[in-house]
Amino acid sequence: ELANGGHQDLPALLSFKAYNPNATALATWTGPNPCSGTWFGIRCYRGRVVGVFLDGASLAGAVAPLLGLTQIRALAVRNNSLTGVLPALDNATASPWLRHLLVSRNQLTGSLNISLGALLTLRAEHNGFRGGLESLRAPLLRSFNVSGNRLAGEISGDLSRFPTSAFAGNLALCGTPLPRCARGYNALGSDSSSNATTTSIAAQSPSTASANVSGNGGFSKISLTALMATGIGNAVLITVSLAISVVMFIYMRRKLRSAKDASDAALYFEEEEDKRRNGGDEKCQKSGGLVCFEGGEELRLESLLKASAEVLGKGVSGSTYKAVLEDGVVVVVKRLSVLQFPASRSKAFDRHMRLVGRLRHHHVVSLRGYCNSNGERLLVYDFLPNGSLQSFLHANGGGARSLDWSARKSILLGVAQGLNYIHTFPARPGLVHANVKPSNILVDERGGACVSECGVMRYATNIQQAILPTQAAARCPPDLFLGRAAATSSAMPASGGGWHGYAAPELASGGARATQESDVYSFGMVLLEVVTDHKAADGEDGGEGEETMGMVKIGMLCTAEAPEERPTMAQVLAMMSEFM
Ligand SMILES: Nc1ncnc2c1ncn2[C@@H]1O[C@H](COP(=O)(O)OP(=O)(O)OP(=O)(O)O)[C@@H](O)[C@H]1O
Repeated sequence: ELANGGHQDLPALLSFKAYNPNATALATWTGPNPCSGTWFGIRCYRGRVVGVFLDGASLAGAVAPLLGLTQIRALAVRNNSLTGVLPALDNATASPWLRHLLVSRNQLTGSLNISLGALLTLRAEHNGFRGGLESLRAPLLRSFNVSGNRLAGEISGDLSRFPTSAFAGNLALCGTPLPRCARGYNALGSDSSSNATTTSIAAQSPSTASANVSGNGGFSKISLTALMATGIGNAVLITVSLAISVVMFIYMRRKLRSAKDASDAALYFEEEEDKRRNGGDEKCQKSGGLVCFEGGEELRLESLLKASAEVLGKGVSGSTYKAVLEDGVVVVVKRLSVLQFPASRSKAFDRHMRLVGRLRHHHVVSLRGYCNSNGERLLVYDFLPNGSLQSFLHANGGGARSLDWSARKSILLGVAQGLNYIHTFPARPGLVHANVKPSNILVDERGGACVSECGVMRYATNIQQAILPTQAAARCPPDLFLGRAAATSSAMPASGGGWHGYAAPELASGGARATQESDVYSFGMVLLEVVTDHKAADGEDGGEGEETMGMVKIGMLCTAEAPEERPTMAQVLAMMSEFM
């Protein structure tokens, strides 16, 4: 697929990279071939770039170059700082195969001038898009959201089938499913037959009718009139009630259908990606029982089993090895414990892992593949050579590696971004990490944090085993915890150390499953530990005092006893950004 000595998609990708010369996420975008398998976030099919997945990668600049990729089918650049306009997209100017366009939570402006017959997903919420929706034509749209922009004007035609939430928070949008536009409302108000009906009900209501006729004194007439009036009134009332019920029924059905459409479309997007990554990729099918995900296409079960391995540790969920494959690639293989992950929940586990395998974020360790056969469950992750937060905080022999305040802040911010990405990933029900603790927070070569082992413990049979060892620690209120920070640090086991101390109190009573709220609690405990450990180890200078206090406050909120009182990770990020 090389034309004139260069890959056809290279210029577009390099123009995008030019906006972000120092972006960590694009550091792998080097060399002549974007389809070599080493370019982060790039998905190819038959030698051409068909997908770009760069959610939450701290990227700036314009999105236009990526939309110039002539074969692109899916572009996901949510949660970045992209600016400029979205170019006009139609079958002549953009890839006619573009089916999924996800640009939410950037700073894009201009109008939504899109006319694409194949588009199934358009997620453009929380940007600065202006103008109306009249130049948006995508008849096959199944997942759609433009909320939180500066759009105005009437929602019409096909778009009206999407729920209110798809349009909320705009400057001045109106029309179904939002309230009617002013012009339409007035017209209906003046001539409307429903208004006429209302008037006629009032005129013909039994009480009015009977009051009118009672002065005539004729009993039979009164009762006949009253009866007639009652009859007419009832008939009108019944008709109106029926009409209201029908309208309500149609409205509710449409609402439910739109909601279902939207979530189905999100799942469709995921399934399609999955197919492309697994079924669609011939190499992956030859992986010998290993289900592989983006970036793991070259993995083979056979070569994993032959690899030279080194034990990294053994936790409640299983044993972890560093494996060096024949071609020199280093991966981490987690062999799940049979006791914690019995074969009986195999299908649910499969479904879950396929979802987790789609997570691609700068602050989340990528799952490259997994195997689930004959009771053996292996998970293959990227290897991060810089160790875990656990090793920084509680290294063997007490020789904790030093982390200055800015490194600690950056780690906490990274973990918060990673968790927020996991919690907001389009899945039904929402994803939960379920085992947030320092040994599952790895540090990359640039000192950034990467959250590992997302969702694995959600499928463990006995999370109590992970929690119980020092349950008292989990129940410590944050202030007590603060006071004990230094002692706790040295008392913590050097490797792993289970989830005790980080698990939310509601999980201790048994029966409860980890939730996004319990993830927030665990994050809060990690945060308090990182902050107080710094104070205990290095003290602080004046400039840090305010930030430290800000962080401690966030930690307190996250570790609220009642799950419903804890903030969401998005709120945590917003609070952090106030002083960082
Ligand atoms: N992708 C990775 N790259 C580098 N080191 C890793 C990676 N994944 C895990 N580790 C390290 O390997 C060690 C063992 O990990 P493991 O997950 O088995 O232990 P744990 O987190 O204590 O236990 P568990 O998750 O089962 O409760 C930990 O120190 C962890 O930080």
